[in-house]
Amino acid sequence: MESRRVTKTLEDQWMVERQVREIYDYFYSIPPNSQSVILELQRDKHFGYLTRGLTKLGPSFSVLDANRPWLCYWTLHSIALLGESIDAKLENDAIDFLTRCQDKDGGYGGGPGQMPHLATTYAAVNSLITLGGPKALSSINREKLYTFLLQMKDTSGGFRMHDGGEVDVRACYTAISVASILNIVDDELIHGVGNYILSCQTYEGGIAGEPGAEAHGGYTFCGLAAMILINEVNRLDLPRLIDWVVFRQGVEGGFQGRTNKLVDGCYSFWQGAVAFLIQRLNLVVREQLGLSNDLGTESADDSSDSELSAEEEHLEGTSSHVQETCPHGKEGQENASDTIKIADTGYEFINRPIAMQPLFDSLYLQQYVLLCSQMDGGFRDKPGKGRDHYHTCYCLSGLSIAQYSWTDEADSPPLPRDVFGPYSRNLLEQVHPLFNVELDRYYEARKFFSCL
Ligand SMILES: CC(C)=CCC/C(C)=C/CC/C(C)=C/COP(=O)(O)OP(=O)(O)O
Ligand SMILES: [Zn+2]
Repeated sequence: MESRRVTKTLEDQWMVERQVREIYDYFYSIPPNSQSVILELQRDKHFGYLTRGLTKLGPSFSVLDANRPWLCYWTLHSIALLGESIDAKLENDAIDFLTRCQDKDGGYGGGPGQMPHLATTYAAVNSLITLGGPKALSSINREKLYTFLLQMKDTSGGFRMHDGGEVDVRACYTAISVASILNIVDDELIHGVGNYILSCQTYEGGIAGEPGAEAHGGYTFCGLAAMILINEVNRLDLPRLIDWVVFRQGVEGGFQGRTNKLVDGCYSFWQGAVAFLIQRLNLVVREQLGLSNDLGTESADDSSDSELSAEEEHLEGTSSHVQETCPHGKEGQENASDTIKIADTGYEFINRPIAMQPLFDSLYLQQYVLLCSQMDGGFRDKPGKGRDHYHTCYCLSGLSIAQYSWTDEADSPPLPRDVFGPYSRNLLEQVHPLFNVELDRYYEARKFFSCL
């Protein structure tokens, strides 16, 4: 049985390598100005494909399936990354539709009247944050959502995807992600989550969906991001995780999701974001490797002795941050307790200095996404496959991660040399790597929810 899987994987691998090589051979054989044209992000075509996808939800958003908040998220997030926006009518339809997916007892289902589910709750919350503005943000019933999250908590410390559903790392991430971004995270929600995720880190170093299963990029992103959000990332074996993730970038430039499997454009985000997050964990990694965290003469010389870096403060649990002005004039709650401090880990994290170079070849990943995944409107897994909104969302998210992987500070644009293809045409908006929402939309939501 197992040998059949390996044989099939090898045949498939050779086929993908051949198809990708043909694309690259052609690309390298043409003059530079024609190369530049081929590398262009087809913004208008992507925007058209995405808005058609969103409109397909119908005038009253009535298509029947259990994935509609996901379709909203994939399309709206992709549109935000392109720096585009949708018209007011479509925006209102989307807010109304998502409101109808919200369960009266909290959480969001796959469609109106469907049982609430953590995955669609994450998709709906991220969609509403991406839409932004008071109408979208205030439509989320945070009190009821908190109750729903508590109901999904399992005795193992993990979360269930839905009432009676499976407990896995996805559920832990989606629950913690929405609780954190909505500023409703507390000790009761967090309790035992770290133990559960830790039990899913495998001998390879990546993280599996559940204990005893195989390490996979999707779950590794979920596990790592959740551990950072609950401030327990130092419990993971990070050197082993690095060993695992650095070998997931294939000869084609794209990432594979797991050992001996094929590259796929969507892992540009799942694995690319894992590498991006680890770049900001330099001090924890050094500590685990038994290396000194005395960062050397250059940093000691230009900062005062008593001053801790943002990452050191985080490690020491002394982190505080500048409170942004609250638009409603109320005090933020950040300084109230340690728990509230955890609620802002997502903000503190992106403002950390990065002292580690990217753990993957960021230009080569962009090459894979642009030449092998990009289609005439939308993105695909690999050559030979069709486009879809899921791959469009995660190819664009991964492209953004790769473009910004050399920038030292959140909010600063990448250098032209770090963006593959024509700079002004290809440069995307930045994502918040822990939530995968566009960074400015994240800031807006943070300000809005810190005042409630
Ligand atoms: C936030 C959220 C809900 C995250 C989900 C994360 C995610 C993408 C998990 C992957 C699930 C999985 C085991 C796919 C394997 O599919 P496969 O066997 O078809 O693909 P492969 O050959 O590439 O492993
Ligand atoms: Zn995929």
